[in-house]
Amino acid sequence: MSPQELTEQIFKKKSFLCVGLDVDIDRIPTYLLSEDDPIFEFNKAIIDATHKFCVAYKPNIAFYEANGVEGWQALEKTINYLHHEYPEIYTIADAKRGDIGNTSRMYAKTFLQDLGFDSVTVAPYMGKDSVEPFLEFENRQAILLALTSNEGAFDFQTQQIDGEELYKKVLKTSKTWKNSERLMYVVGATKAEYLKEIREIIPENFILVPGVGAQGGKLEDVCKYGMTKNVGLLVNSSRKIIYASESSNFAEIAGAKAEVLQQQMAEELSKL
Ligand SMILES: O=C(O)c1cc(=O)[nH]c(=O)n1[C@@H]1O[C@H](COP(=O)(O)O)[C@@H](O)[C@H]1O
Repeated sequence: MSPQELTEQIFKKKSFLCVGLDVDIDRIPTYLLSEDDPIFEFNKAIIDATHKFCVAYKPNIAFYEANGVEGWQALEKTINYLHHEYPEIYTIADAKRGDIGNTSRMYAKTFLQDLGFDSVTVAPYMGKDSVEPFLEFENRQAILLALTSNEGAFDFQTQQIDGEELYKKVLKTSKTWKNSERLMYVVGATKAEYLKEIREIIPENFILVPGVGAQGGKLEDVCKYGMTKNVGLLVNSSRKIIYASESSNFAEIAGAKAEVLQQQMAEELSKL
């Protein structure tokens, strides 16, 4: 999907919500464990209940890999389900990959070609040749970690090098890479106030903002500092939506939680 098509979906659904599918087998309702594929059944129910209120889903690959072959199969079934039932939905493989070019090419093939995700999260640490293989696919994007939501972001990302913070160098340098128009960026909601300066460097690109909800980030602050006239934001929430209830009505409650966020987003969009 192109960023333009994603923007159209955002205005149509009055939502820039991304629901994170961080499915921990120990946290899903126990009655699902008797199903052949509990993780997929959980995802299917969550997707059916929340798709009206969001424009994107982000399975975090760690939660699938942790279940071996069965986890990987659940991931494949989930992305296929989204492609067939809700083709208008934007999909993000949250894999945080990046390696020497020859290896990155394999990661890019897996997520963007074989599984057919619209995008994949990528770490910038190994530089240009580790990221460019993810930018070779038309209508696919790489989402580069810029300033992450966790405490450890202050270890390196905000440290100054030659008078400039490392995350700003990442933003500026990445703009010089081949097919850089296919880049999106991650900025944590817990660091929303940084978005003001970040927008001066990347005025147009989409920014994926995780950390609203369980990590304490505020939607209003994210919009205040990060929203552009074309919105340019995807705000992710995972645990606060998918684990809002542990009983048999989990999907219904997840839908209600997603709707609350969607309503807040509709209000922010009405200010544009
Ligand atoms: O790339 C990410 O999505 C990501 C970057 C970041 O800086 N912080 C962050 O929390 N994430 C991911 O976003 C999701 C946040 O989940 P919740 O805190 O449950 O909403 C998890 O899948 C994290 O791995």
